[in-house]
Amino acid sequence: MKFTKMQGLGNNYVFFNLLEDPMDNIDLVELSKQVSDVNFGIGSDGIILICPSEHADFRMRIFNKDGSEGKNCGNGLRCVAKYLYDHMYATETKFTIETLGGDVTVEVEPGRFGEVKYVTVDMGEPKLLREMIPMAGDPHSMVINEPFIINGQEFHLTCVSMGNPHAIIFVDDVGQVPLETIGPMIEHDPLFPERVNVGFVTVKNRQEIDYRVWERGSGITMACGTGACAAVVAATLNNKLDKYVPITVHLPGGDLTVRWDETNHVWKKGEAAYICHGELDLRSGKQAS
Ligand SMILES: N[C@@H](CCC[C@H](N)C(=O)O)C(=O)O
Repeated sequence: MKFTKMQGLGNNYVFFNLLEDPMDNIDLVELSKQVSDVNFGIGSDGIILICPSEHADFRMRIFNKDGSEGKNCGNGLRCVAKYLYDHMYATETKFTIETLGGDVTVEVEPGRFGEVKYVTVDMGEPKLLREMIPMAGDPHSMVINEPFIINGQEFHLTCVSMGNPHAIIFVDDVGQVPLETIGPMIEHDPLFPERVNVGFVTVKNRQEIDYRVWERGSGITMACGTGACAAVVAATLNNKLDKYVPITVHLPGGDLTVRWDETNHVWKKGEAAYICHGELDLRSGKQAS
């Protein structure tokens, strides 16, 4: 099977092009687990499928490292947009991509030699009600700076769905957070029936934040695009950021610019890049699980 490995701010996925080969009869859950495994596979945060769509220009599906299917992937979308334009499947610089979390519009910026470096994505409207995240409790209420105790420790959660569910917590220094222990505890808390991505945010000033994430299904990653958008929405709701202006989000893998605009849409701009192209021997992943 031919593949392309790409990354957006170090959030790396193995991409399969299903526009010409539908890859029927493949167990995608097992494929994602095998491919993501660094010893028996390629090593990645998951896999992404580039597919035809019945109503949008293209469709994207994302599977996390543990084989679970995500509803959206902000960093993956920029990579998919770059791939589609560079490989001439997309002929315009602006086009639509269907995801399980809804349709999004992407706009690519081709550089001097025609290859795309930057991509802007209209990620749509954030969803704030518990029933939309989803979260236990009154389905029509929002969760903004709500106390939450886990393992004897108190946190304050602000919850936002950008297609994917995100719990955002403000701290003095994201660098000091023991993500590998606290992340999975919150991800699997019964408050979140579909689990949750867990993000920690330090506000640097009214237009700049630091953000680290524990991703549902993949663990610690260098960046999360939907998470960066959720972090900006959460910080704005808590009156920690200026409204409607571009916010710089510093992630371990690099920076993203995010803007929550007057029409309630969240925009995200950042880079996308190739790592390698190759052919996968499915038999090599047999021992991984
Ligand atoms: N890394 C992604 C999000 C991938 C899916 C997520 N782990 C989920 O299952 O909700 C991004 O850049 O948004």
